[in-house]
Amino acid sequence: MFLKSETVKIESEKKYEELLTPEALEFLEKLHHNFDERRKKLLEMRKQIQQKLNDGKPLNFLEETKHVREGNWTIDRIPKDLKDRRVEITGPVDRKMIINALNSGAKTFMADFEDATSPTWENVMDGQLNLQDAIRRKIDFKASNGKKYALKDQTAVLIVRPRGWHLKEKHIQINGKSISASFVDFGLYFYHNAKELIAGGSGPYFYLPKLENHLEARLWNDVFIFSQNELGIPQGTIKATVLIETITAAFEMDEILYELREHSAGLNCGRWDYIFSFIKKFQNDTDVILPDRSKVTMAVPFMSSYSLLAIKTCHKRNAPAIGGMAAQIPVKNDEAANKAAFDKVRADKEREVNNGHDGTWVAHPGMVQIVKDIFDKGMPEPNQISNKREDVEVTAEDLVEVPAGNITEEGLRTNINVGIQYTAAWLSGRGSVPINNLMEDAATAEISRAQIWQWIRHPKGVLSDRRDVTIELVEAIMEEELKKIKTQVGTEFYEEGHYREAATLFEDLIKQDHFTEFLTLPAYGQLIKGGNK
Ligand SMILES: CC(=O)SCCNC(=O)CCNC(=O)[C@H](O)C(C)(C)COP(=O)(O)OP(=O)(O)OC[C@H]1O[C@@H](n2cnc3c(N)ncnc32)[C@H](O)[C@@H]1OP(=O)(O)O
Ligand SMILES: O=CC(=O)O
Ligand SMILES: [Mg+2]
Repeated sequence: MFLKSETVKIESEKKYEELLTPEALEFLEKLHHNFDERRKKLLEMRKQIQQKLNDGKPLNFLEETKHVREGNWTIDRIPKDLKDRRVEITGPVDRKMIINALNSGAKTFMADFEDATSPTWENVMDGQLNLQDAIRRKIDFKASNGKKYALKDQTAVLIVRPRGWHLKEKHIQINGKSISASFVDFGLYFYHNAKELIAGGSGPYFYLPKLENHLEARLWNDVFIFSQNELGIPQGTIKATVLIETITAAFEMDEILYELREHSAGLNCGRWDYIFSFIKKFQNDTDVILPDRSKVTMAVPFMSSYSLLAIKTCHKRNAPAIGGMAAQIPVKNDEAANKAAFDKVRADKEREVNNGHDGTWVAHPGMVQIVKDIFDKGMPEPNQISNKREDVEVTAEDLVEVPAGNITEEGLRTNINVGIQYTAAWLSGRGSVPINNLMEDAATAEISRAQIWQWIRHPKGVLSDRRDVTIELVEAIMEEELKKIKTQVGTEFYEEGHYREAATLFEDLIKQDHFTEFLTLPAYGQLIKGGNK
């Protein structure tokens, strides 16, 4: 680590000097000085809200913001290149994948520093350089097999998802303290690219992850106002889509849109983190338990209610309501499994378009065309914001309705297996991976972890064959699954692939009575400690 200025220290290499210029670092420092105290207070507030929920206080729509929900306002005009978002592809900020995603035929590409990226210093910094090159159309790539990659003439509109408010970036320290990862990802991208994006007819567009309430949206909005002033860019140029992916945020959708109304590009149903949040927030509630992860689909009442409410709320405010991620990806060398995966995606996306979503997410380029066809058929206009869905009535009770369904040994086993495999990949620097023909990322892995934690402690944590889910049972299955994984991946890869560390971390998280807020918090410590820069 070397000193960059009196207060800012960075750990860096020469190749990042063009990125971490004194001016860019000064901008990050300003974000830190102006907004970090508020960020920390909001994180503290999350803890207080969790405590209230643990004490049995029910969630409800806020009394103090009733005027916002009942007010007659809309968000500002959506820019031309964000009016039609029928298919959005997402992916990590890996160089080859950025090119593939931009070329995929999707309308937009969300380049992800959050759920799909393991935040090694190299992933984060190279990700920024890759995005800079992509915006300037200078990006190319040659794979080890000789295949060459370059941008097509027509590419997807770029949207960037910075890491959430809870994460820190330990490689940049201000006055000896790690800077917020959100400031780094947003700040470097905005500082280096905003003007270039505007000159190219687009703009600095963002997805905002894991917000828990409207005050967190207000903080982002203030960061945007400040940043636009700093660069001399017109206010309202930044556009941000907020992921509704926490149960608390579902009660504040109007308020979140309102806070960001000059900068809003709508909401998105981040279904996987939403399920995780549902388990986490109601961790102490003996009435709340979810069945096997595979049974918590968008068709179960609480998920369906949340997606319908997002559509109704957005459309009332002239905002797009984007659907969520179907985790299926194409299956190689198994025609029947491949067909089943496509059928699932088709059903999910047909439901979304018929309900009124204005677009949706896909995890893989192979899914772009089928989803585009579905939206082309169900949504002939660029969006369906004019479909106000005033018929939709969703109550607080609907949002927290506990779904029926069994917990099975297979479900428990899958959670253990996937949780360990994903954590091992994350500790090896890969934030999204295919496991059992599904896309797995930080959000899906969190569901696996949270379910096991809940099932062990919950009075209804009983398998369909009447066995209690206990720590002992989990340990026994974990041992079996680890053996299976070792056979699958081979001894050499197993030893190098961080599987042991992953299993230990996963087991610790499940055994601790205190529910660790995010798996990625302790995992980040290990990622950095493991020399994984
Ligand atoms: C809950 C949420 O937050 S969802 C949003 C966050 N999660 C994500 O964004 C996950 C995105 N998806 C992915 O990362 C990938 O699809 C994975 C890791 C699941 C699977 O990737 P792979 O194992 O490479 O799949 P596969 O071998 O079928 O890929 C075929 C090609 O498509 C490319 N590809 C696959 N997914 C993507 C993607 N999302 N973006 C761009 N390219 C992709 C691969 O790089 C590969 O390219 P190549 O043929 O030129 O080498
Ligand atoms: O970020 C998306 C999600 O589903 O989580
Ligand atoms: Mg998410």
